[in-house]
This record gives sequence, structure tokens and C-alpha cells, in this order.
Amino acid sequence: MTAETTNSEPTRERSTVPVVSVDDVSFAYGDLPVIESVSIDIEPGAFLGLVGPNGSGKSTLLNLMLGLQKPDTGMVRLFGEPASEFDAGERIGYVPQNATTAADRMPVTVRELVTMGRYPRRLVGRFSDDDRRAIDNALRAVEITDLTDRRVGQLSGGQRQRVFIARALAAEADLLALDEPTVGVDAESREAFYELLADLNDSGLTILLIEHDIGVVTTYASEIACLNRRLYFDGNPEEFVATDALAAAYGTDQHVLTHDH
Ligand SMILES: Nc1ncnc2c1ncn2[C@@H]1O[C@H](COP(=O)(O)OP(=O)(O)OP(=O)(O)O)[C@@H](O)[C@H]1O
Repeated sequence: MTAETTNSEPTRERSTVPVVSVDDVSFAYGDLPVIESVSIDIEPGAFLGLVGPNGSGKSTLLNLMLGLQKPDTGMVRLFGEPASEFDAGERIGYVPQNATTAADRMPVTVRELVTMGRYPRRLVGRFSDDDRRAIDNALRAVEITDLTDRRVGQLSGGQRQRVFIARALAAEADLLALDEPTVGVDAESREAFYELLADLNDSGLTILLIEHDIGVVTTYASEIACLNRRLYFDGNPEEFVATDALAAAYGTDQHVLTHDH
């Protein structure tokens, strides 16, 4: 968000309560253990990059964090409240892995989809000037004001992901959670997309990014968590590249993690 987009809004006090707190959580799909004794906090203002090999439990951990799945043991808190009692839709913007295909089925325009993000915040009845301003600001922040009347299903992959982010911004979400958001997006648009995330994070938005590309997280994230059923690493990018956590978590597959950054 640029200064232009925020100047009409009050500055929010940054809370010291973790946005997400995962405390000794384990989870299995039937007999298949997927998350084992994981503890991790996401502090307000963090940009956490969650990495791990295919099938290592990243999406499952995200679902547990968002309260969409219930841990077998341990506890997840969102903004200090048990995730199971929390309406995540109000404060968490979620950009799913399959946003691109989901958008294909949506016969809605960009502005309509972004407007939907505003419904949880809207008072009963009509949209207020504040609502309209929040929607316009969100479209501006992700630089899609020229696309507002286009059908979401007709946009490129990168443009669509921006629309989903704008929806979260319109909702004034405190956490933006993205699950491999640039699968199928060309290299140039990917870089612009991660620059956008970095700008949003600079303006105070807390970000959780699941990402395959280690180069992306070491470039843009302020904190990296490396998962393979259990947590192999949680700390800053400098420490991450200096440890053998990556090799330990990825085992013999680490050579597939080449990247273009
Ligand atoms: N609904 C489900 N029922 C049963 N098993 C599942 C289910 N969802 C995921 N799994 C299994 O749980 C494990 C972890 O899956 P998950 O999708 O969380 O991993 P991931 O790290 O996000 O993978 P990827 O990087 O490939 O998207 C995998 O072995 C997967 O096959």
C-alpha cells in the first residue's frame, strides 16, 4: 500500500499478540501423520516464508493455522483466540493455490470480486463512503485500476492473484496467507508480484507465504520456516542459508530446489 492509499485511513496500532500461534501441534490424516509437534508464531508485521518438499504438510499447516482443520493435539490461536472459535474470514485474507482455476468459474468482474471482500466489514444496508474508498484503495494498491470492469476469468494468472490480494485488502485483513500463489505465472510477473507483497509488508501487512522457490523466500521473507512433517528451521533468511536445515528437511531431493534469483 502506498501513502496515497492509506492517507484517508486511521493508523492502526500494532498489537504485540502473535497473529498466529501454533503450540505443539500434531495432525494426521487417518493413519498418515502429517504434522508432528510443530510450534511456531507469526508476529505482527512479519513476512513468513514457509518452505518444504512436496507433501511435507505446508498446506495442512496453513489449514490448521486458519482453523480450517483441527489439530489432533496442541493448540492454534489466531490473534490470541483459539482458532476453532475464530471467524478467520474477517481478519485473514486467503489466496488459495488454485485461485487461478477458481477464477475461471467466476462470472464476476474485478470490482465485484474485490467488493465481496468488503462484505464482512460492511455495516448492515448500503455501502458507505468508507467502503467505497477501501475498495478503490485496494484496487489502486495492487495496480489493477485499469482492469476493474474485466471478468476475473479473462485475466492472466498474475493479474488474478492481484485481484485476490485486493479482495483481502478491501476486507482490511490483518494477515494475508498465500499458498504458492505464482504457479503458472511468467517470471517477470512473478517478480513484480513478490515486489508487491514486499511493499504491502513494508506498509504493515503480515504475510504468510507458502512457496516452493527457496530463492523467493530468501529474497523477500523476513522469516523462514522449513517444514517436513516437523519443523526443521524457524528463523531469519541469513541463518537459514547458513544452516543445513534445508538439506536435512529435503533429504536427497534438495537438488530440485534450484531457482532463478
Ligand atoms: N485431505 C487429505 N486426505 C488425506 N491425505 C491428505 C489430504 N490432504 C493432504 N494429504 C496428504 O498429507 C500430506 C501433506 O500434504 P500437504 O498438501 O499438506 O503438503 P504440501 O507440503 O502442501 O504439498 P505440496 O507442496 O505438494 O502442495 C501428503 O502426503 C498428502 O498426500
